[in-house]
Amino acid sequence: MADDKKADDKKSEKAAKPAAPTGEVLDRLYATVQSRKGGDPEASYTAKLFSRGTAKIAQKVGEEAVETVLEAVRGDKAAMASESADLLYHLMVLWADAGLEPAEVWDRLAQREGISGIAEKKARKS
Ligand SMILES: N=c1c2ncn([C@@H]3O[C@H](COP(=O)(O)OP(=O)(O)OP(=O)(O)O)[C@@H](O)[C@H]3O)c2ncn1[C@@H]1O[C@H](COP(=O)(O)O)[C@@H](O)[C@H]1O
Repeated sequence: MADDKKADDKKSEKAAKPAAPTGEVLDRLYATVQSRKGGDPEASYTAKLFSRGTAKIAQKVGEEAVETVLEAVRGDKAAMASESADLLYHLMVLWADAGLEPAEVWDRLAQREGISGIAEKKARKS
């Protein structure tokens, strides 16, 4: 029974995948990450990360960020894409661990659309 459910979950994760991935992949990834909470650390890397706690998850985000910027400086675009994916995945785990929904971050980004970063910084100073 439990195995049937797992197989169904895997099928629906795959079925939702569009031909050409877009940013929506992040929402699906977050849902998958959430579903691993309280899961078996032997069967799921995400469940293992949750079981290791906030400090370990935060450390992984830091490591993946450093690996991403190192590839950027080296100029290896393919490696940078892989490291960026690792970074976004671990960031999603950090958000889920903190109870932060991606929609809150998408909202912040949407609010900033059309506002120059330079103008915003000047407004902060005055
Ligand atoms: N996107 C990812 C993803 N990106 C990277 N990783 C894993 O992140 C790990 C990073 O490896 P590292 O060597 O840096 O880390 P480590 O050796 O495990 O950790 P430490 O040595 O630092 O303790 C690898 O095991 C990668 O497989 C990911 N694991 C899972 N996902 C997604 O999460 C879903 C659920 O995965 P599970 O939770 O494993 O079922 C998957 O279907 C994917 O969509």
